[in-house]
Amino acid sequence: MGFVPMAPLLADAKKDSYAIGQFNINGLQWAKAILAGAESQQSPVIAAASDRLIDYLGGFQTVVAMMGALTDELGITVPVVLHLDHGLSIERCKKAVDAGFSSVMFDGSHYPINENIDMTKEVVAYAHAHNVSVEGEVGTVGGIEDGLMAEIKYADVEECQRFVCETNVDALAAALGSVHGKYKGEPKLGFNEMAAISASTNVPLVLHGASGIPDEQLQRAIKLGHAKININTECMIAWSDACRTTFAEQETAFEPRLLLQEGLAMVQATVEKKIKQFGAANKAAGSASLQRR
Ligand SMILES: O=C(O)C[C@@H](O)[C@H](O)C(=O)COP(=O)(O)O
Ligand SMILES: [Zn+2]
Repeated sequence: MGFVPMAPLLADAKKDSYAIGQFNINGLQWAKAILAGAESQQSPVIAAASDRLIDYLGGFQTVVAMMGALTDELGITVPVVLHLDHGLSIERCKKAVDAGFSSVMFDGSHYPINENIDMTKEVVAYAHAHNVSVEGEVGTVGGIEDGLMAEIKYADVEECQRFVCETNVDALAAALGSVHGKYKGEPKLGFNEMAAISASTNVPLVLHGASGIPDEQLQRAIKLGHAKININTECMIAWSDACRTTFAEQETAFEPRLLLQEGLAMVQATVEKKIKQFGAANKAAGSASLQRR
């Protein structure tokens, strides 16, 4: 079974005020847990490989082959988007498109806005020619990425409007106070800026760094146009907590399947919980007929 482009799914979600979860792939068994969780909730799902982990996961083609085979072997019926998360360069986004990803994020947020626009435009032209969706980012999400501390730089409303208009992206990650990884204090999202950006750009918004954000803030963000919400840290914490317990309780065990199964069950449980929280449960039916790549 093929993957579906992200854009039509996000348009449905924005129109009906729910959000589709993006869950990051951390290996084959992890991918199984994501797909099983989405299927059990009958929800569309965005399975994402973060560019910083592509080599660790075996390369672009391995990720495509693994995810394609899993969706077939597991009999997955819900729409699956295979998404490159935080694409590091134009060339790597093109490699992902050529390998068979159905959506890519070009993360140009660390460049001056004009360079971000020019580079994102090039990715959009290439991706759209292959029926692949594109997410872009303005402003920087805080937190640790591969050991580098990224400071929070709020997205500017006018820059976002220019960015969407000139790049023709399908989705916009406008950094408004969220942080990758664990929050040190109470998250404070910029809801006034969010409302202005949503109204002026009129594209589905993407919330990065969503792990640990209180439900009330997530629901406000969905109402203000967030149709894609990224979760990785909450799955990793649930997995690692369960694995630590297993390792402590099964001191003589040495088989990976036994030692990791509780952790993987917690990944699936977290995926299912977030899907319900985002309002995406049972939303697959209407979109299953979407054209697959
Ligand atoms: O870990 C990665 O490389 C991917 C994440 O940055 C993902 O895009 C994301 O935003 C997850 O946020 P978190 O779960 O709040 O850390
Ligand atoms: Zn992110």
